Amino acid sequence: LIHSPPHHRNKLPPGPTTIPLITNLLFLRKSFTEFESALRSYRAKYGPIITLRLGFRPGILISSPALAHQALVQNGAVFSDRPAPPATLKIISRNQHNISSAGYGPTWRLLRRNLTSEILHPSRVKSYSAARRWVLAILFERLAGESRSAAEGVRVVDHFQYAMFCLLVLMCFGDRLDEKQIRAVEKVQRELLVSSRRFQILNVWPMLGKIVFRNRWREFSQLRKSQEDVLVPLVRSRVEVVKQRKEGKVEPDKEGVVAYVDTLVDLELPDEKRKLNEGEMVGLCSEFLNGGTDTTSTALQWIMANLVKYPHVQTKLYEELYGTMGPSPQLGEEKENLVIIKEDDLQRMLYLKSVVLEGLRRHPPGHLVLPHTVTKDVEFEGYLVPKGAMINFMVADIGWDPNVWDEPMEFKPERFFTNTTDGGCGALDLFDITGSREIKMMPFGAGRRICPAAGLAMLHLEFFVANLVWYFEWTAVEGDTVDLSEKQEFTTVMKYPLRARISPRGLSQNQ
Ligand code: HEM
Repeated sequence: LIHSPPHHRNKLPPGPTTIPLITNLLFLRKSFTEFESALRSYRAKYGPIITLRLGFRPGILISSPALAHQALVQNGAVFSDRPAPPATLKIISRNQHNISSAGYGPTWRLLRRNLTSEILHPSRVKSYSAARRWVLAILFERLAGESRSAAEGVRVVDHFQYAMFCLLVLMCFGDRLDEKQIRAVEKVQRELLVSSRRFQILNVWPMLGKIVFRNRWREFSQLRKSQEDVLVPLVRSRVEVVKQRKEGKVEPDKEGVVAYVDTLVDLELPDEKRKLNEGEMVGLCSEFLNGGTDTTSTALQWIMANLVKYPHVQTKLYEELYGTMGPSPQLGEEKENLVIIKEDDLQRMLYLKSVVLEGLRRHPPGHLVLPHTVTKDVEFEGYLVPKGAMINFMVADIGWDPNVWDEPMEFKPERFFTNTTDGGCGALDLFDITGSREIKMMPFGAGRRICPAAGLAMLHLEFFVANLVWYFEWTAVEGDTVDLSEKQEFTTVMKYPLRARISPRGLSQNQ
């Protein structure tokens, strides 16, 4: 690794004095926004790599794009491990048998490779296009319905969340599910997500907490049981489909898509030489659903909020959509026949891409990545980074670095174009969202633990933004300026959720 001046050797990076456990409890009482502003003040005082002692393991925080690249990409093999999970995560992940919490080793590699090659491969992603159309039609129906009755504009966030959830449920359990079944899955998954902050206290001192917080532990166990009650039957029905497929008993027209569960049935864990059990499959499905729902719907809400706040950006985007696709169609009734902007069309829309990238840079759904650790004690930037330390990266601040970006807090999609002289849509700078050559922003992380679904998430964002703007004009409610303040939930969301007027464009053109 990077060599250091000798006087720093074996010293942790600098940072504030803290009292383990006490500081931990104090931080638990603070909001994430307060916590984040404390981190910024430490960075101003101690530099781009700091130590924060919370609990018994040192926490190391990196906040410069160059150091993030050095750690995650140049030294990726060392920095890609995960720390031992806290008590509740150990249970949720079924003892680290999911992708995000598995240590850097054969089980992680198998599960991650299965997801990327079996579900996220472009040809497979294409096979979910009917599901995307169906979900878009549901979203349109809900938005149009509410916009007729809501005088104060449509509160979009719940509709976005539901749409993303539907899409991932269909990819996970197959496209033969109806809305009632999807609702049931959503209810139990959301309960788990929403209460995750309440359960954090169970991780501070697990042994003692088992007694002191026994009611909360009971609540946690009940929630996990309800999750299995809802998901296990869905898993079982897919196991049956796989069996029948192998026996050649599924008729071609009943075949449907290959679902995530199907790909898990025959996997064999390399270390344990056994197949996944039902609980582990439920854990993997839960990771798939929760990993992709709030992240994508949060990003979509931020992007649409900026399009409402800055109508000139929306107009320019609409011009691109109009130029590529023609006039907006009238909103029809039938879900199956809805005319939509499809995946292939999106490839030609460069301004759209820059709007989505700018949304992710300015408002990354996660302001930190999942905790990393190193596979062994290493020396980094002259400091000791010990095995087991909790390492994280200040994602939002990295994307707002004034040394990398001009006016970083402004929403300017044009910044991604090389020929900005005419302010037009020239060649999109070959922007590398994976940061493999250089990190300029990292909404999906970087290196070996980068979000495996970054490509799918970009497709979903481009698909929904394009169709939402092609079909509807989005405007602010009179007297409302669209407040872009942040609030921490599972992701960093809008403190004042977007309310917008949504008027079908096709209607006015055809009248
Ligand atoms: C805009 C949408 C999304 C954003 C911003 C996002 C962001 C992230 C980030 C920051 C990480 C952590 C990287 C690290 O630890 O260094 C991550 C990991 C992960 N994401 Fe996403 N994600 C998105 C969508 C999705 C979707 C749609 C799925 C699944 C279908 C997904 C599945 C995962 C998984 C399984 C991991 C763990 C990877 C590993 O540990 O190897 N994400 N994502």
